[in-house]
Amino acid sequence: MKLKIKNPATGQLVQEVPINTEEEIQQKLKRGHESFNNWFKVNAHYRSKLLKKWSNKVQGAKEEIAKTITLESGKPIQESLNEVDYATSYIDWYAEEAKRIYGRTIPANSESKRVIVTRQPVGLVAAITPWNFPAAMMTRKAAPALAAGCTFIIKPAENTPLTTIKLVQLAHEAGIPEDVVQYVNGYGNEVGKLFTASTYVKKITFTGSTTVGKLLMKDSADTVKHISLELGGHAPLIISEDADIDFAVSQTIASKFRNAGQTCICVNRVLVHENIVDEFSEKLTKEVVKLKVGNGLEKDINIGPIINEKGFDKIIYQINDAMQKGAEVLCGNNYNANRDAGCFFIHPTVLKNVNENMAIMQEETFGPVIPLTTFKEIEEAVEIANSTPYGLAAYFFTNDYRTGAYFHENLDFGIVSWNDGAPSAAHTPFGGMKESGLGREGGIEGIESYLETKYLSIGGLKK
Ligand SMILES: NC(=O)c1ccc[n+]([C@@H]2O[C@H](COP(=O)([O-])OP(=O)(O)OC[C@H]3O[C@@H](n4cnc5c(N)ncnc54)[C@H](O)[C@@H]3O)[C@@H](O)[C@H]2O)c1
Ligand SMILES: O=C[C@H](O)CS(=O)(=O)O
Repeated sequence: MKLKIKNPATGQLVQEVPINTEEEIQQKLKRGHESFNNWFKVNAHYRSKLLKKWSNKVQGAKEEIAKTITLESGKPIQESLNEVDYATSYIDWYAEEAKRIYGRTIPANSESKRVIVTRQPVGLVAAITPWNFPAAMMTRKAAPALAAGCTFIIKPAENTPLTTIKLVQLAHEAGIPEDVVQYVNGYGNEVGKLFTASTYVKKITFTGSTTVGKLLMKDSADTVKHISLELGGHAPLIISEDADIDFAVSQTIASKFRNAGQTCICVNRVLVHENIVDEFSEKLTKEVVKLKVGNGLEKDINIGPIINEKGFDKIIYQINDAMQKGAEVLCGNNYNANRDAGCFFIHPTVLKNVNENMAIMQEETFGPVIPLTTFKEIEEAVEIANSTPYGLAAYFFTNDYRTGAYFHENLDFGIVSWNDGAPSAAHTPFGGMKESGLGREGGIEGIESYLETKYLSIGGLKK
């Protein structure tokens, strides 16, 4: 059996990839477990050096990797080039953090005792990643795992395995042992069961939909595995009456239309103060219609294809549902669908007069659609923003520090972005609250979940 990797912009076959058998996967899990005993004894400074070599190898293949990302995911080539840099920024960050895994001593309650706290890697980590950032979602997990001294095995998304395969190959070329970082290919529900059932696997790290995250969390309970979940989002963006409207327009577009709106932290709901909604929607629409839709391999394309038919149908449903319930289309709502070839393009769409009864305000869109709704008081805006099960990213635009402080303290989201449409970076603790996930990736927090804490109590010392 093989996976057929197709270009979502053209439907053309890019490459076929063998699906691993259960026996092959079990063998890899065993090897990943057994190699842990040697890898975690490698000193942190040497692990750091190997990670830096890996980063340099990836940067050396930047153009090739970026083209692979675009061919299998559809995202515009410039975004793919940016993703390679984003991916290596995690390797670079954790190459340094490898050398800063500190323990501590604790004053004992007796002269004859000493207490020492140490940290050690959890063991073999199994990762499952999504299609939309095939490079960065892999390194955001592999880099801290390897830096901590864990061994690592990953199953990439069925439609975008090629980038991960290349990154693992480059890790081996950099000198990271083959059994220390491995990949398998297959269908999520099948491989996921093998990962969660295996006693070799000490931690599951998953990035993807909330639905799948809940399944993995349940199945990991049987062997009490460590688990990190980076799940779905439904980001609100609040524009206060005092906001710089032109700046807010530019930042809304920067967040919303990245990867054709197919990122977990894309703005999904825009809440505009009622006194400025007409000016904001007019200026926003004027800029949105300038965005070019097409094959991401072509230069100057801003919006690539929707990844698959399921994603396309969900977006179109949300637009139609909103229109039937009274939304006004300011631009877009036209699309090209070739169901036989599996190619789907949606032109960037702006909807006005949106209300809470519409599906687009309740469910993650994962597409190039901006629904505009209004508010009068900031308390009302926060109530709307917090009203879904998601808590990943929230954005707000204001130049009033009291309003900003209120939003920061009252928005229930792991990432709260003030006058900034692009908050993601390797040095930040990325992650969600509520049903958007567990744990953080990036920053000093991102390596914690790959470490156990142990303390040594020494007694019987001479007084
Ligand atoms: N929070 C984040 O950092 C983040 C980042 C990217 C994407 N996402 C979320 O991911 C979703 C889109 O990505 P997607 O379509 O690839 O998500 P998905 O959950 O459908 O698939 C993600 C991965 O899970 C695997 N999978 C599918 N069913 C599985 C199962 N039953 N058991 C185990 N694994 C299974 C898939 O093969 C794939 O590798 C969106 O909801 C988006 O918000 C979140
Ligand atoms: O889609 C989810 C990614 O985590 C978004 S980002 O690249 O980290 O901003």
